[in-house]
Amino acid sequence: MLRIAVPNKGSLSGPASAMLHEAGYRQRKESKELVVIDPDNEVEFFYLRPKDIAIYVASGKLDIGITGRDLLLDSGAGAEEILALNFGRSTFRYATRPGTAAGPEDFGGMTIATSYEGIVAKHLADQGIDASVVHLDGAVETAIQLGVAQIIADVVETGTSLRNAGLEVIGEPILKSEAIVIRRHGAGEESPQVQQFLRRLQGVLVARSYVMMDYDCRAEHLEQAVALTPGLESPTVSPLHNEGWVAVRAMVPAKDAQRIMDDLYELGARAILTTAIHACRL
Ligand SMILES: Nc1ncnc2c1ncn2[C@@H]1O[C@H](COP(=O)(O)OP(=O)(O)OP(=O)(O)O)[C@@H](O)[C@H]1O
Ligand SMILES: O=P(O)(O)OC[C@H]1O[C@H](OP(=O)(O)OP(=O)(O)O)[C@H](O)[C@@H]1O
Ligand SMILES: [Mg+2]
Repeated sequence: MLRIAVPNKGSLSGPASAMLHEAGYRQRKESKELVVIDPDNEVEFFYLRPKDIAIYVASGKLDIGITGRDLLLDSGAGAEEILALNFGRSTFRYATRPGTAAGPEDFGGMTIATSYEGIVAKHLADQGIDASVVHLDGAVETAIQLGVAQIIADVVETGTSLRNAGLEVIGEPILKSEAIVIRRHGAGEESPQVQQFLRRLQGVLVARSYVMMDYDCRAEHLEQAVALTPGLESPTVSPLHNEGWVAVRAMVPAKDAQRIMDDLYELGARAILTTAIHACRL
């Protein structure tokens, strides 16, 4: 049985379960369930605090886990990223009241409040900055108003929390994060079960970001049309009953689909359709 850690709360929890459900795995029906067995797929899911997942995976007690890249780095645990999942995106940044500091170079002697002590301590050490770090569990933005710190380092998604607290980001982003799949560091070649799990998630990623495009075009325009829709491997081209015409089928990035349809139409292609992909194995 493959043992997989899944976030039980917070920003990653819902999207992670939704992705696993889309990949055909059984997921918990209510948030109090801590373990779910999926006998058909021979997988056991453990719902754990996202911050703890890297520690469990590094210990080798669980095979793989879904967590945030920032949480993995902060933990310092012996685990490594094997697949990025394209949700839970955020940046990790310093912020302060206007006029306090222009960037990390001004932090000497100041106190920085954060829930991600591991990332901040390492970043300061790498830059040779002598500042103190105070650990807070959340609502870090308020630490400045209450005088516990002059600087904060926190997750920024929309920036609303910072704006509401009258703070502004300073310096370059410390890192960019998203949800990832992790495994124990140096675990060797992935088992066939892990490989199958990763293929399923990759299938969801592709199904979410591509559409299938079909169209008819004149044979003499085929090369130009195929340049617009190269597909992942190569498009399928079939003859039409109408001589001199072909039907083309290729996967295209969903975000580009409308522009590609316009360009194909300009080229003389007709009956241009897109359909959603529900599942896929590359
Ligand atoms: N708006 C956001 N707030 C916090 N974390 C976010 C946000 N968007 C994405 N994330 C990512 O979610 C992970 C943090 O999840 P975690 O559950 O620890 O905190 P949370 O979502 O703030 O939940 P809570 O504070 O309610 O426990 C990190 O990988 C972080 O980058
Ligand atoms: O840029 P934004 O879209 O505002 O998102 C980022 C904010 O969301 C999270 O806080 P959360 O609401 O989880 O509260 P917490 O600080 O108690 O964790 C995070 O710690 C930031 O404060
Ligand atoms: Mg939070």
